[in-house]
Amino acid sequence: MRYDALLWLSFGGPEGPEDVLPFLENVTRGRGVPRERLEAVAEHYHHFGGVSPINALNRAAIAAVEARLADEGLDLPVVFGNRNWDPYVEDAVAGLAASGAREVLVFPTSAFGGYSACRQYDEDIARARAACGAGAPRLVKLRQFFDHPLFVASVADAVRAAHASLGDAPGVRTVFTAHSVPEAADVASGPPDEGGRRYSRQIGEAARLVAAEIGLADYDVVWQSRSGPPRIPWLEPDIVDHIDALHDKGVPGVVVCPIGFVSDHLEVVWDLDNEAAERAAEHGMAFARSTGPDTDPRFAEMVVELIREHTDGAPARKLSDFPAAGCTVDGAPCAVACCAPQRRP
Ligand SMILES: CC1=C(CCC(=O)O)c2cc3nc(cc4[nH]c(cc5[nH]c(cc1n2)c(C)c5CCC(=O)O)c(CCC(=O)O)c4C)C(CCC(=O)O)=C3C
Ligand SMILES: [Fe+2]
Repeated sequence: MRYDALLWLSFGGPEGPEDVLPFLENVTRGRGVPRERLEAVAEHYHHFGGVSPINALNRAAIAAVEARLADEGLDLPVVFGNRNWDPYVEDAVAGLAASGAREVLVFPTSAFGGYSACRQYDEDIARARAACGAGAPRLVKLRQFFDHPLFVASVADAVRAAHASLGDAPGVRTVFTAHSVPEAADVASGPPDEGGRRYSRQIGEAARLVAAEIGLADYDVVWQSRSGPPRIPWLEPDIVDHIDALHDKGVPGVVVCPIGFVSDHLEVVWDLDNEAAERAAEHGMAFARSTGPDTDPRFAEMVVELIREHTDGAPARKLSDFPAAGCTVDGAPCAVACCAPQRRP
């Protein structure tokens, strides 16, 4: 099949202090996030001058993919579009239509299934096509890549490097983290006949694959950045509470790997490098955080491999038994009621 472009579909982030509140309003519209939480999160952004690292990281990752595409002689322009901030996905799709693109591949910057990690990007695709109207290109989303060998290898090397930065000290625990989601959203993730919890099970599987690659006997999987009201259960334990628990057990230090994200965006640099690191320091524990895979050349290599599954019928390289999901056309869900959105309070 011949494709006209790649749409790089991401979350988006503010680029200055005046962007912070409108950005947060975009993210949380209709989602029942308490006002106090929004104000607290706004402060996190203001610590960094109101600029999230996420857009610059995406631009750098796009440049790496463009270079790789050129090296391999693949003529596929890359266009950047976000859910929550400029450049918006609606504008990106309108621009593609205006330039005559008919068939477009979409790379979502999330490796996992689940509503927030997969299906919400489908909704973005459908919304952008609807806004574009009759001339909208066909949008084919690339599959989930949490078990791709290049993703696993690059995360594993980043975890090794973090341990090395602590002198490979004995007893330092490896702790994988991902964005917490409401319990109900996790239960509803995956197709109904799979038994639920596809999101947390895929996070667990990715952590297992990375640990196996490094030869780690012990590790934990925990959660971060929860935002709902306290009465609604979310995936636990939280990374900061977990550091307390490890300290109580006499663990001398932690390497934290944010396996649920591809880049070192604000929830990584604030919630981990600040809050989690501070808690570890209070306990006198060593702390290091592994860097995200998107700055590793193997990430661009992986994206091009995912593209080649479509352009050349290349085999899908994957290390887990999960079906290769996430690849759908024009924002369709992977299956009927897959990762169904939950009603919000
Ligand atoms: C699973 C998941 C991913 C991973 C998949 C993926 O990467 O897409 C992710 C990524 C991200 N989440 C991000 C930021 C935010 N997420 C929020 C809120 C929420 N996230 C949720 C889940 C996830 N989020 C959920 C269930 C909520 C509750 C409200 C809702 O159901 O929608 C809020 C609201 C305020 C608050 O934190 O309460 C913010 C600001 C940023 C950008 C950071 C930057 O600016 O650098 C990124 C990459
Ligand atoms: Fe989020």
